Amino acid sequence: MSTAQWLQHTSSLLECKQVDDLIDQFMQTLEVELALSDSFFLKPSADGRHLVPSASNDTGLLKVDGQASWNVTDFQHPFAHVLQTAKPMMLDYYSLAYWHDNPEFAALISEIQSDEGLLLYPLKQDNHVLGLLCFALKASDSVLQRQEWQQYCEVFVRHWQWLNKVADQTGQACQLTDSIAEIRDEMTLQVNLARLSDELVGESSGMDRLRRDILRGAGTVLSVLVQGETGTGKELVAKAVHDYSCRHNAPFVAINCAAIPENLLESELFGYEKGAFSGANSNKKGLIAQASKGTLFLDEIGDMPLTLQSKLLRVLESGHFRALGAAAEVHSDFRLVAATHVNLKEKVNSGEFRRDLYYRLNQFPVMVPELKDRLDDLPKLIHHFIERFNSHNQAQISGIRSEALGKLKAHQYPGNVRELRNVVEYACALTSLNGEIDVPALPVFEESLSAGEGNVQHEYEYEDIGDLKLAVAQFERNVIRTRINRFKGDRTKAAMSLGLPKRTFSHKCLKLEINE
Ligand SMILES: Nc1ncnc2c1ncn2[C@@H]1O[C@H](COP(=O)(O)OP(=O)(O)OP(=O)(O)O)[C@@H](O)[C@H]1O
Repeated sequence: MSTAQWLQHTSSLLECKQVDDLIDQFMQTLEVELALSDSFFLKPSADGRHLVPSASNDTGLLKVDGQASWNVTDFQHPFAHVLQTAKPMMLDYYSLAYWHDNPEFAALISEIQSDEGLLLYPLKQDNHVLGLLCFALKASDSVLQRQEWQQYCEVFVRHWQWLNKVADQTGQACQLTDSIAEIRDEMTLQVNLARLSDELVGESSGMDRLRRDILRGAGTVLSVLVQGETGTGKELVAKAVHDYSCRHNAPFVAINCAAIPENLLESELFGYEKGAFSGANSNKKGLIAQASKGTLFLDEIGDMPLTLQSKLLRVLESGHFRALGAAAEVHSDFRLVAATHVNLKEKVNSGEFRRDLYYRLNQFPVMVPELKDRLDDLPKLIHHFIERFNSHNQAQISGIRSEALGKLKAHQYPGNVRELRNVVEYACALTSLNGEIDVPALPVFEESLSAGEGNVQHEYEYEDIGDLKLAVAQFERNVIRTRINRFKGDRTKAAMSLGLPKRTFSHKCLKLEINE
């Protein structure tokens, strides 16, 4: 081989950037230049206990099984001997017969003919064997004895070592980047969990799980179905899913499907064009369009009429919809969060809710625990509602006495956190503005009342009232809430039962900030 050729082969080796490419290049050059019948390369396994072929090849003369591995301490095959002695071994056809007892080796050389032999050549650096070359060749002379090929092998070994080192360092750098990303993600999670616990109060494991679910759900593009009993905080959860998602700068548009008559619900959701029906005096953008780039929250989805369910499903599948009376379809890119206090699965089984819509909504389910299952959260929640009362009413109620707390802990809260909020607000209204909530300020719980129904009776010490206006407002609020709960949210019936016109009733609700 001329010097020019040698340089050419060497520089081709040095151009290789990957270990596998380097081995291919090296072996191909040797095969061609040394007129070998076949060849393969054995390298140590990661634990150093085996030699493994760098690639499988059963179409050549040597039947190289890519899955085979040769134990370096098993002296039933010649590779272990070469490794041990660090010296080349030339095996002609007849000496190969000696190794036939090893079935894997026998299979490897099964097609070698009587005029062929095998050369096993250790690749060394500082007397340390790094791999083995295995050549099938015709002539029995030691082709690699020639100096330029030995130098070529040395270049290969150095470059191979160098590429392995670079690969290790790159692997370590990747691991480091991964660990940094993990630490950063964990820190973001902890910060968000802490922020969220200011809004969704409670230290129980149930609340911790809920907050983690919210953050996980917020990070996906999936529809979220929030399920839980009345007053557990489903709307807060839905808002948090929006606030912690990448859509948080776009609108959060909410509607309660139970509070609106069917035809109105459709026009609210889809919008309408002027003249679509009598009374449609101008175009109105629907909530689906308003929620584009943001989140649409459908509360009490279980109350959505079947006809509207199919229309909603279509929008969810395609993102397209048509406003009432419109000729053309429009597109809205919104994320859906739905909530329900009824068992939607049962509604599906009884044919009241579309199964396909249920599965479409339930892509990311979130269950909100009942308050009775996490009564440990009571002190934090009570403190939270006292703080809220203080800031709304310029009061400085300092807390709750332990006997009063004990009483609150003994209740079961069928109306969940909303009921607790009402109880605390009621007690605050009956406590002097810089006092401490005590037993007389608490309502008398009527455990026999049904879920969510007026959990208060009005037996309190009138002498304790510190602010008459506040106490009267609180009394009115409690009466109205109790009545709305009794009629399961039907405000018309609630208004009638209190002898009030619906309009006056609605006005009072607005004034007293009653939104159940
Ligand atoms: N974990 C909580 N921390 C602080 N406030 C809460 C929590 N859970 C609920 N609340 C408060 O309780 C009240 C009821 O919550 P929300 O309206 O979200 O309940 P809901 O499950 O949607 O009720 P419904 O089923 O009647 O629609 C709200 O004032 C809300 O702020």
